[in-house]
Amino acid sequence: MKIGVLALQGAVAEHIRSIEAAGGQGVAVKRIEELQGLDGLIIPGGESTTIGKLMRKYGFIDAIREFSRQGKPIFGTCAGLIVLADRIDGQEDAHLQLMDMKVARNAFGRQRESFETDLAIKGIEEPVRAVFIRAPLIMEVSPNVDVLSTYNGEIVTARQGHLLASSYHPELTDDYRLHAYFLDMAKEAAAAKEQ
Ligand SMILES: NC(=O)CC[C@H](N)C(=O)O
Repeated sequence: MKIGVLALQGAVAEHIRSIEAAGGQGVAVKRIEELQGLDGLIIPGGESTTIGKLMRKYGFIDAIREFSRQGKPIFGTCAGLIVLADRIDGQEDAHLQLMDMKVARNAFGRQRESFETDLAIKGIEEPVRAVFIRAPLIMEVSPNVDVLSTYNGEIVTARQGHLLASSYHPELTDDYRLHAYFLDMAKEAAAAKEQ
């Protein structure tokens, strides 16, 4: 499976490393033409306002919406989760608006700006190591969104069909199982296309 990592800003190399460790091929995506031939796309963490601006500037909003319409999996981590959301708390404009959920930015408070924890995730056997950095959380989801994990009662991992989102950075640890989970989503989507 060939997985692109949107390389406008943020943690790109780490995602490529994790995808390769999980048995896929990872490539950096800087131009919309590079979405061609991908089996899935990761939108990394960073700063969502900056990523959103650059996406608009380089035509990625329409291009990624089209990618999603084709049923190709997309995984947003941290700022990438914010970029996928339909609504952002306290902000007029959201970005891709692909996932039916409302998110809050920088939701874990100043004193807990960053922390690590082991998270139980639906569909993955043992808890997964997760790094939270000025992380967002998911405040509300529509019934078509599946909650895969919570932290202190707050939703931090969610899936809506071919779309996956995490509040935290799975790429900053040596635990590749969430990337392996995403690769499985890409394999399923590719197999469904062939039928
Ligand atoms: N680590 C991250 O991706 C932080 C996200 C950032 N706080 C934002 O709102 O965009």
